[in-house]
Amino acid sequence: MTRSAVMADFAVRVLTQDSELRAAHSLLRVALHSPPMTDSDWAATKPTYKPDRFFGAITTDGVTVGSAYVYDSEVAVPGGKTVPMSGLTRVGVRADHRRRGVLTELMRFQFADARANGQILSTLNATETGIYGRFGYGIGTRAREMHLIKPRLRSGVPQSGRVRMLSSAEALALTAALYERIGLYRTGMMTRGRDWWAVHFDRSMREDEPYLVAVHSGPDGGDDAYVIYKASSNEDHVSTEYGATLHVYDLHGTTLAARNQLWRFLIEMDLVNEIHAHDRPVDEPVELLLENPRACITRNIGDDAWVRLVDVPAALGARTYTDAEPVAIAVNDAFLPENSGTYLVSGDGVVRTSAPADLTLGVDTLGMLYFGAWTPSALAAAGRVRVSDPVALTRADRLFQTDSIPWCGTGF
Ligand SMILES: CC(=O)SCCNC(=O)CCNC(=O)[C@H](O)C(C)(C)COP(=O)(O)OP(=O)(O)OC[C@H]1O[C@@H](n2cnc3c(N)ncnc32)[C@H](O)[C@@H]1OP(=O)(O)O
Repeated sequence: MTRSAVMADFAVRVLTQDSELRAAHSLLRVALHSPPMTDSDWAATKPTYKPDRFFGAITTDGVTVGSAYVYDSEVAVPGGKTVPMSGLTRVGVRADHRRRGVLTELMRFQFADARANGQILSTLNATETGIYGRFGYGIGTRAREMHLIKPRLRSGVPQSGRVRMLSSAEALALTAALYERIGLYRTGMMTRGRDWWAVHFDRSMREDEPYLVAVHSGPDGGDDAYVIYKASSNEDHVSTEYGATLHVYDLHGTTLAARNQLWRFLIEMDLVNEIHAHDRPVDEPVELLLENPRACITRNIGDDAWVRLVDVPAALGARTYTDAEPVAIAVNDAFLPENSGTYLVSGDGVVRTSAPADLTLGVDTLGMLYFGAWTPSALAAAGRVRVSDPVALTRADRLFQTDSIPWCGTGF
């Protein structure tokens, strides 16, 4: 691929020099209103950048005005296949260079990079919901934030296996490998590279308040689930009872039964008033574990991964469809026009067609349909799908139906 895309007074390219990486990282921190970076911050951060994955917009005077980083990953699509995906993150444009097309060029560059790497999907977590639709992203998975307030475990919940807490050194050595071994057990989940773990786990493990990690091993003795959490003590004692809040950052397991054992571990912990979990599947049945199910409060169901089909025919062809009569779907993609066209989708797969379209939608809306988070009917009722044949809309609901609610569950 081209390693630079020249615009009026800046060019986007892969960052390679230490000084460039540092400048882009500093810019990002300021863009996100974090405190300025110190030398020790940079020393800790620099190794978390994988070579060639940090892109910058540099002016002709050599000033860094934009940044974007990508995680090379794989994502589970409906039907069970895993496909190459690019996870876009650390997007920032210097405040004095905004609304001049810097992000637009970073986007062009990262899509070209993804295509060159065979990454047929791109996903991201958005700081604001108004930014990414124009670049072809839609809300492709959703997540639930829940608070458990004084939860009590139901007596009939089965118990199996054993939970053990890891030391920090064990957690650093074992957790990433365990995530990999557990695998992508739900549509929308993604693999995590070394660079992801470096930023989102390893650094915190070396700081003053490291994560706590507990692992479940099944009846056969093999590790099959883990939870990463922290406890914050309640400083504001109104009562004489001590009670901490547990913050759950990551909880995965090969089976629901194994994951439930970790919920049991958390719920039964002494001196805990509340458990807050920030990014969980919307249908995770934690309430079923409780004698007082109303103690599990959904604080928010919000956007999890924003999804963009970078290569529409390849991405449509990678997932499966429920058996139904074909539907001709016209896709408009203004940003990557080679994707625009009409696709005949059926239980047998997807082909381009010259037949008239039954449904017409933007590629951002296709990103909302792709993992099954939303139905074509719901999107049509919201004005996101133009319907030429109402019967085809019902068929499309069936075609795109998935057997589980998608969830990414990896923040980045
Ligand atoms: C995946 C992640 O990393 S999320 C992190 C995103 N980063 C941030 O939120 C940090 C703070 N914000 C920023 O750094 C910048 O404002 C950015 C990155 C959001 C936008 O960068 P810019 O270079 O200003 O964007 P650019 O000039 O290419 O704008 C392209 C279009 O998007 C629109 N746009 C840009 N930002 C926003 C926004 N926050 N809300 C709504 N529309 C926006 C522009 O108006 C423009 O529209 P137009 O094509 O109709 O004229």
